[in-house]
Amino acid sequence: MEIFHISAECYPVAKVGGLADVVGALPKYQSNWGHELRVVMPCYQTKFRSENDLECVHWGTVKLGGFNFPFSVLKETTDKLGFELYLIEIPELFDRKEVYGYEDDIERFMSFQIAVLDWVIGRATMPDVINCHDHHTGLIPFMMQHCYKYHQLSNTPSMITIHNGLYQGQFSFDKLNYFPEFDLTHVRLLEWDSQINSLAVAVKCASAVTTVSPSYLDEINYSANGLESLFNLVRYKSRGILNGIDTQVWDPAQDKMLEKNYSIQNLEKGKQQNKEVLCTLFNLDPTKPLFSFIGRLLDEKGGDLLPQASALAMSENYKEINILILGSGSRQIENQLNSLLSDYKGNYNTFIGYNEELAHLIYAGADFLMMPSRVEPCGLNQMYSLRYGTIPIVRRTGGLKDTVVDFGDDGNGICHDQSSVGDICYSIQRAVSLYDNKEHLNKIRKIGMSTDHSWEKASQEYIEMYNLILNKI
Ligand SMILES: Nc1ncnc2c1ncn2[C@@H]1O[C@H](COP(=O)(O)OP(=O)(O)O[C@H]2O[C@H](CO)[C@@H](O)[C@H](O)[C@H]2O)[C@@H](O)[C@H]1O
Repeated sequence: MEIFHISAECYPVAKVGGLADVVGALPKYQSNWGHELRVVMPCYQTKFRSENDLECVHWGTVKLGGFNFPFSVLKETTDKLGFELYLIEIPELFDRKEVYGYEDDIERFMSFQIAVLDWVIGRATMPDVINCHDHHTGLIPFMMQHCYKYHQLSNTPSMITIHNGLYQGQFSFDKLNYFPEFDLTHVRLLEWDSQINSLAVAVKCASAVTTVSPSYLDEINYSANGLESLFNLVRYKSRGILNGIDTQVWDPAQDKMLEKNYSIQNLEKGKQQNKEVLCTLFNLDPTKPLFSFIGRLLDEKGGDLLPQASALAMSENYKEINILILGSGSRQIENQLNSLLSDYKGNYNTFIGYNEELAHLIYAGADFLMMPSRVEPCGLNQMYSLRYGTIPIVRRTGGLKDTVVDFGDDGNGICHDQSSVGDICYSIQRAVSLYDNKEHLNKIRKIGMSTDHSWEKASQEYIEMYNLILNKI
């Protein structure tokens, strides 16, 4: 089967968050099953772009309303990522450092989607399946079916995978002329709440909808930033498939970003050595339990609760715990977190920004990883921390509910029900007691380390879904 994944991010090419991890790993595992995998994404101004050999396989011009943007399709020549990688280069719109956050993001991603389809229809054969990811690629299923110039793709099945339904890519009908010509009787497919809503369009038009965990699929039926009723309507073609992790990239025994590699056999010593390096770097006390957070500092991740929860936990356990926060996002949360630095010197620190290497070192060196998310479609951090013997402390929601079970129920982590300062602090208290009982602590660490979260099984579930929409089942 020839499968195309269309995405705004893919690790190691360009990463903002978990979307990149999934699109960098899932196709690799799918190609192990004998399928032909292509990943298509925009060509940003990244280190990957400048350090790799790319060959131009196609060029053309995207017509977007009254604008014309020349584009080329660049193929990575070695296929070293385990799949064919194609970068859509539209210099005027994507030759920039950041992936998102520009005023013309609508024009950028609309042009990207048009360029992808312009190129695909010029190839000798059509793909068997097109798997779109999140709202940046959500207009593709509509354009394949209804834009005259893509008629060769009108019978090709498409699937939308929702990594985060909070972001929907809405824009005004003033930009309707950006679409290549289509039969206007279908215009209602574009509309949700009086706007063009890219995610809603994909959900309506794709042959199948997947979410990145089964629990998240249940949740979006009653909480999906305005799309609840739509998700109810399409339940018949939806499935929740729990993300896996790339066990080659995330392997404490081989991870080059660690100070000391380790496995389940020498986990205590291995973790301690990484912890010591981390504590030296951040002026923390390696003899005390280390609690961390890695991620975007936003309300959806419970980031707004971290300053108060950290302050309370630090004062309740004066000099008995360490907290280290790695992340960026809301300026207000960043400032609040930094304002605690002087009060808890020696036991508390932050790194405001994005740092892949540091994230790996934290997964290895921390004792507990906090994820007080209000919304978590799947969450990868808890699976990385389990693999590195770090105990996740999670709020029971979405994929966190599907992957972490409280140690009180013979599970692999610590769970709480509310995204609240009280629940976080209570969990920290339980973790401190657990830390004092090394035998119990190591038992739980080992449960986490021996669980298989690889993409092996989930990549098959995606193939099953493709077969379903190809009517092969
Ligand atoms: N400051 C920083 N420095 C270094 N690394 C950082 C970092 N901030 C985040 N990361 C890394 O980014 C990734 C975050 O992945 P998540 O899945 O937890 O969340 P995200 O919300 O981005 O993804 C969305 O998509 C994924 C994939 O489907 C879902 O799991 C998730 O629930 C959904 O919200 C991890 O690899 C983490 O280590």
